[in-house]
This record gives sequence, structure tokens and C-alpha cells, in this order.
Amino acid sequence: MDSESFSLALRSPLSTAAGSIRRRDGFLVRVDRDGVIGLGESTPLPGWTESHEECEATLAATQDPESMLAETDETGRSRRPAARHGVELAVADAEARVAGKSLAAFLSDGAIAETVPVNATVGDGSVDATVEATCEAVDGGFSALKVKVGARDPDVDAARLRAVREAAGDGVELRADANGAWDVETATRMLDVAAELDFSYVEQPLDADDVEGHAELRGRGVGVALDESLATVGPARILASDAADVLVCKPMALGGPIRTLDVAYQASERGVDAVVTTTIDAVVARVGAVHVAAALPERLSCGLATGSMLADDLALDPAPVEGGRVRVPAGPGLAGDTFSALRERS
Ligand SMILES: O=C(O)CCC(=O)c1ccccc1C(=O)O
Ligand SMILES: [Mg+2]
Repeated sequence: MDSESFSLALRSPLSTAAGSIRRRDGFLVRVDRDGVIGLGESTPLPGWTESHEECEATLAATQDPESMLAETDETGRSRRPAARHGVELAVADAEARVAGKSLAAFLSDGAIAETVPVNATVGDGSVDATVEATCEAVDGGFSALKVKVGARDPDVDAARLRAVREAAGDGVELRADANGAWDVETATRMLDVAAELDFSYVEQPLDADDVEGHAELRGRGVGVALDESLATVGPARILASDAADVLVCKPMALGGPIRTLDVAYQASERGVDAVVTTTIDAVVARVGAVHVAAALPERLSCGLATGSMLADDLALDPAPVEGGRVRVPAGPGLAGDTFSALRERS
């Protein structure tokens, strides 16, 4: 196994209530299965994963991929999810290639989607900038849109949400993501606004640790989706507390594609939906996430339209977004031969 660092700037920063994301620094991971090279990616994002330093040290200390994948903490989750993601994805890619199957087909025993619907992501911005981004997304063929909220005064955010609904029209599915910015009173008020505007869910209205608070916010006519809480407290407590209508499943934060599918199945058993999204990953992890989404039994629009946020990437995207959907690469593995240059050790 080996890993190689990369550093990618965003085209323009993604503004959220939890700060701006300006660049994504991570590691390309390679494993060798009897001469078949599998590719993975570890792109840590504090708040969802371990730090860059911890990720780097974990990868450097990993001699044997299998034993690193077997290490878990007391809750059955990884304390180094980004490092684990890179290794789990690389092993799965290699095994899928050996089996001659796409990663999605390798991960699933059910039917595989040929395309996956994705949501456009609209960052924090003025009302005008928000409307402009909304129109651009709708013109581009997106039928689902996620708006970042929580960075501004709630009244301004309410105006932004109204303007988005007006600009998008009735046929577009809308979501909002507060990244944990609100207290219970503000969240209650904003959920009522979102419900009135027929948003399907509000993501992470309260702090990640406030599982009970989220449980109490449900049932107001708009869904509660949990993202940071899933990374921080884990799926078991969220599902046991009936704290969410939707789990926002980021393979990078959950420790790998197989872990993510497992979380989605657990959710499904309890009647909770799963949406697969990235942490604005580079192309290897992003395509991995596309395969995870394609392997899910039921599919909502996923947060996978994040490649265009990067100014640069590790390779050409074999699964570009077209008209609000992503075509799932046929394989074998992540994307057939498209990543062959990345498989060679530099
Ligand atoms: O879900 C999406 O539309 C894109 C991904 C996204 O919003 C995101 C990207 C990086 C870090 C955090 C988040 C988030 O969902 O909060
Ligand atoms: Mg989120």
C-alpha cells in the first residue's frame, strides 16, 4: 500500500455557517492485489473526519490494509474515517476489478442504477447571489437544490429561502443546510418557514451533539436531516432516538463505501432515508460515492455535484454531471481504465 499527497483549490470558496471551504488537501491511496492496483482517496475535513495530520500519520503507519480495516472504536466506527475510507475504497476497487464488476455491482447484491440524480449546492450569499445561483442550477437541468443557511440573520435567510422557491418554481425539490448554526428557537422558526415553502428537509439545524433536540424538531411539515451528527455521534444513537428523517451519508466521514452502505441499510430498516454526499472530494472519492449511491435500494437526489467546485482535479471526471444526473461508470472497479495514470506510482 502507498499514499501520495495532493492539494486542490476550490474555484471559489464554499461559504457555510461553519466557515468557508477554500481547498481540499488529501491523499491518493493505492493497494496492490496480486498485481491489480486499487485506488482510494483520503481527503480529511475536520468537523467530519480526523485532521490532515492524523490522516497522514494513520496512512503512513498502515502496513497491512486488512488489519487497518478491522480496527474500530467501541461504537464500531472508525476514529480515522478519512484514512479508513482511502484504504477501504482502494481494496474494494481492486477486488471489483479482479471480479470484473463495477464498484456498484461489487458492493450490492441488488439492482444497480445507471444514473443517479444529484442536487445542486448553493452556498451562503446575498439574496441576489442566491437567486442567481438558483437560476443557474435550474437552467442546468437540476431538479433538486440545496441551499446553505445559518451564516446570516434568520430573517435574511428566510428571505433567501423564499427567493429560491420563487426562482426555482414548484417542480424543484428544495433543501436547506444550516450546518448546526441555530438554537432551538431559531431552528423551530426556520423549519416552519421551510415547511411553508415546501422544502423537503433541513439539514443539521442544531449542534451535532443535540440528538434529542433534533428528535423534537421532527414532525413540523419538513424533514430533519442529520449530517455532522452522523459523523460525530454515529448512526446507532440517531436511529435509536428517532432523531432524523434523512441521514446524510458522506463516505469520507463514515470510513468508506461499505461502511456507508451499511449505515444506509440500517437507516432503511427504520424507515429513514439516506442521501449520499461528498465532502468536496477529489475525483476518486467522488466517483466512489457515485457507486455507493448507485448501489442503494432507494435513491433520493444525492449531494454529488461537487466536482465543479474544484479548480483542478486528479484526473478527468469519468462521471460528470449532465442535466442534474450523474452516469454511473460501467467499471470494472471505479471507472475502467480512466484512472490508469493514477494507478502508476510516481
Ligand atoms: O450535499 C451537497 O450538496 C454537497 C456537499 C456539502 O454540502 C458539503 C461539502 C463539504 C462539507 C460539508 C458539506 C455539508 O453537507 O455540510
Ligand atoms: Mg451538511
